[in-house]
Amino acid sequence: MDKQSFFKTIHKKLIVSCQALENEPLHGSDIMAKMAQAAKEGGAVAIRSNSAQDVAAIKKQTGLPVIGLVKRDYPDSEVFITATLKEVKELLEVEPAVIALDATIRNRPNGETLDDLVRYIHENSNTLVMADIATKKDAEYATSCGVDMISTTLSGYTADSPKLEGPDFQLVEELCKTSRIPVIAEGRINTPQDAKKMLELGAWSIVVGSAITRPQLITKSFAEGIEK
Ligand SMILES: CC(=O)N[C@H](C=O)[C@@H](O)[C@H](O)[C@H](O)COP(=O)(O)O
Repeated sequence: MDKQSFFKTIHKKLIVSCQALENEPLHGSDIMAKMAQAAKEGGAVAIRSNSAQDVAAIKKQTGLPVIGLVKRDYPDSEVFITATLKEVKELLEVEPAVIALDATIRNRPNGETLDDLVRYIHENSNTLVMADIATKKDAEYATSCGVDMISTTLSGYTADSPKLEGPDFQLVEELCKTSRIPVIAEGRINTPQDAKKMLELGAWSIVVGSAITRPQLITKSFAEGIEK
């Protein structure tokens, strides 16, 4: 899918993140493919997913554009979302529409740089790059490295971003006023009202994960809600 078509497809629409890591009850590519199918039937226009295997299974099942990433921990860095060229190459094998990668100003493992990873993806594929950021400074840095879009995925998960219970509306609002590339709102969007508000603030599109695809967390919110 070319860049223009991708941005047209997702504009003001819902992207659903279908991820279950090894320690989560729904782990497995067949389960994630079914979860993605359910998201598609509910109106998702694209899927965000973890690992080359899940990306391939979800593409095959749904035919939707997939934003792929690989979460992997490295001992010498806090960066864990598509941290190095190794993860980029794994993803390119299954040709996702987009690769999402950590685009914070933090140091990557092995001394690798965002600049190099973005260039590698653009020079070797038609895959677009989604920059997962936490702050305005990250967004500026990512944009200067040539990413195609910014997502607020990491706000609340780095030392220099606020630990909010809900979504970071303020960051999205600020970025939408200044960014010259599309801003995707992501992270703790837990209700349709949150999602709508993000679009009103100027987000190009929104990504919702846990509130739709992590039943253990949805159940917890009910279980705790009735105790209050
Ligand atoms: C911080 C981090 O690792 N975020 C991950 C990024 O891919 C996913 O675990 C989230 O589910 C995704 O960003 C969607 O956010 P939420 O599940 O809050 O709607």
